[in-house]
Amino acid sequence: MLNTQPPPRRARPKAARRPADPPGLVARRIAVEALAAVLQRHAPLDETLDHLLAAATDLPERDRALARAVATAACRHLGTIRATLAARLAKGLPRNAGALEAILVAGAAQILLLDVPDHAAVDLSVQLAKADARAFPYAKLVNAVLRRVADDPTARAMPGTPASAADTPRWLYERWAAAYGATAAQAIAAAHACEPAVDVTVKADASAWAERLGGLLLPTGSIRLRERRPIPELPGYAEGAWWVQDAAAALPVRLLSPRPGERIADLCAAPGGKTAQLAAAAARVLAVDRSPERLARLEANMRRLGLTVETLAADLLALDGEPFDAVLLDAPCSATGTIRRHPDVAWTKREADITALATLQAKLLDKAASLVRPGGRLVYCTCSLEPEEGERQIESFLMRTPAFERQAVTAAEIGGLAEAITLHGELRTLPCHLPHAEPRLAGLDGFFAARLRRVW
Ligand SMILES: C[S@@+](CC[C@H](N)C(=O)[O-])C[C@H]1O[C@@H](n2cnc3c(N)ncnc32)[C@H](O)[C@@H]1O
Repeated sequence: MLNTQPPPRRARPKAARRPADPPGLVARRIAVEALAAVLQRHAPLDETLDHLLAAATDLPERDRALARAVATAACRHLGTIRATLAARLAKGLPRNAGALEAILVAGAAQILLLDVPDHAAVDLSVQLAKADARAFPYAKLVNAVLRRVADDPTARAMPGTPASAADTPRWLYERWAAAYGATAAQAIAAAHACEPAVDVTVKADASAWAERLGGLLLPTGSIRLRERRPIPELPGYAEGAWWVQDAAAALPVRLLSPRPGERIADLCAAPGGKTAQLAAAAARVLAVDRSPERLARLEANMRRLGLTVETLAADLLALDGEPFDAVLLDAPCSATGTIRRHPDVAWTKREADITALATLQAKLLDKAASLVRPGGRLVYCTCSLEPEEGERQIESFLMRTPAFERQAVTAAEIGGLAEAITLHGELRTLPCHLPHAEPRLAGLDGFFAARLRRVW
């Protein structure tokens, strides 16, 4: 156990006077800044990293990858890393210590989870503490705590204990246990322990592309890539034959079953994974999104894929006009179903966010329903594991909107994944579904989708 009393304040941080940063420091600094944003401001990790890395124009690709790897591993195993550090901090973490927690967590993540030399992880963490005015008094503490982590074989036993709930905030874990049972909650937490392989959706010829990409053709029709190569280098990317999309995220459009020539509105469309599926099925698509920046990404994606859609930057709540044959509402949500791919979500979301999002989703759903023609279809979906954003949303919608009825999903439509169909015939995928002997190749994002029909 180490004492966390700050030593007396001394001179200004030394790092500011260095003529040049030592190798690897900038990558660690970016990882720590991104992690501090997650821990202190609940900022999304990927966006923060994108922003920081865009500013570091001359940073080599290897260091960019390292910054991402450190911050992501730290978020994925934050609960366990915090416990490991707490066991070595006699008085807990000092308050008002700037980026100290992020520095310690990033340092421990490097030692415990990544293939970097311990001395580099420790020394560079100490330098980052010295460069942070508030963490500066604790530089010696950083050195001592991280050395203890590095030298202690029991701390090193941490990785490889995937079935742990320790890396899930308690409130989330309890919610999943209440919704899906204790065994499923444990399996969901275990599925989050491993970074999953990338899935792609193809325009056509899934089995030929699976072979060309050396991927696994999933029963749902998506391809799971075995290789870890930069996406733009893979065959078919430049020619627009496929796009990256989690296998579960590809299911809502399969449920909508778009037909050639149908007028379909994709109401929360960007960055366009589902829009591309609709357009590839030759539907006439209106892609709506409130965010012009995200819609610009959607347009760029459609250009690469050679797909044509109409786009509209607008708040869906203000939308009006001729009703559509079919409507897809992929509503903004807490995204707790995507923790495998975005482990920061577990730490940036609060229970109050779920309540606020559920209120917004109900309004969006009412509006989406008003845009469906009689006899038309509506698919509502979210990438959340929280029933308020899924099952309960549809339950209350149907009670207040008798013009709609559920159209049950069948296992045959989703590659025989019968365990992903609820008693009401809705889709509910869990991260522990679709098991595979190799953990990287197992699992799905947690998605909810309901298919509704407007009866009159
Ligand atoms: C879950 S994401 C959509 C992902 C997208 N469907 C896909 O498959 O790539 C939700 C989107 O809803 C948009 N959004 C949120 N509120 C909205 C509103 N009131 N009107 C229109 N778009 C909205 C967000 O900008 C965000 O792009």
